[in-house]
Amino acid sequence: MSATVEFARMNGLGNKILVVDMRGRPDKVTPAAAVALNADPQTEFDQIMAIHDPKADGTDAFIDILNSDGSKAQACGNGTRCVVQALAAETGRKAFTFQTVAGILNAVEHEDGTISVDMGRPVFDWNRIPLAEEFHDTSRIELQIGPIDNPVLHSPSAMSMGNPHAIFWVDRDVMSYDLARFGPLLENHPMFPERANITLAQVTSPTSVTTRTWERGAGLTLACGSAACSAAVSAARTGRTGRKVTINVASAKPPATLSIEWRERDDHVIMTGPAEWEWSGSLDPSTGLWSRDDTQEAGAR
Ligand SMILES: N[C@H](CCC[C@H](N)C(=O)O)C(=O)O
Repeated sequence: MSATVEFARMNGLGNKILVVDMRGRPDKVTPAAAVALNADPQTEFDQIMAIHDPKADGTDAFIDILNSDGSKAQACGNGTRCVVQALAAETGRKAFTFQTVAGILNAVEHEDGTISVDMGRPVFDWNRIPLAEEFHDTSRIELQIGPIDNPVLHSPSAMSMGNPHAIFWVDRDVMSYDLARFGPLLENHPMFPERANITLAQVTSPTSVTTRTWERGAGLTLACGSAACSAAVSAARTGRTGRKVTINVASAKPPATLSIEWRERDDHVIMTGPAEWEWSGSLDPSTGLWSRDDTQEAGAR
């Protein structure tokens, strides 16, 4: 077995993704390789999407998702669009079915190059998000940060989109909050036994919402697809918008949007947006040593 595999550096609205081709091999991208790749400015990433051979009938691939701290994620919306674009370019096919630890995902590339991913049904049960305390209504849980009588952030919606999310609704610009300071405290709050992705969301029109996310295991990112899905669901669930919204991902440069529909007929959340290839190379999935295809320059180590 060769020591190296092909990978592509891609992004989904600025969310930094490495798509790694692990097909035909029994091994996995190791947490040590993830940490080493993230430590290099040229390969630093938010998620690795490792494409493995399918494990279940009717699926095209099993996708293993790693955060930049080496931890596993169950879902990654922006990364899934990147995988679709990579496999569509390779095979000419337009529709794919993937398996992740969180279940089955269907995705399709449209004529205009945008990609829709069926992210499945949101989960609201407190013990399946999971939360540490029982809440009958997770659309607004008791949790706050800042002074007790004047909290900076409070009463988030909690849910799982395959991975755990907390959505804090705010009424001023999401960029005006010190998310780099509050993010880690909330990600690791005892309320979230498996930690959580933390999103600030502001309704900007009856059909649009702006979000900014601190990701579990990755920190401040330019965009987070599953958080955008969670914000859309939370907005509809709390009567702030209808079930179809545009999410402006505040940190994306240039500013960018995702279309999210929480479908009435089956409760599934459909996310539509772009993916972008940047460059390709090969890497050693056990150490993270890499080289770039076009120049064959060795990585920093
Ligand atoms: N960037 C991803 C989400 C990563 C989630 C991950 N940080 C976790 O759940 O641990 C997205 O586009 O959906």
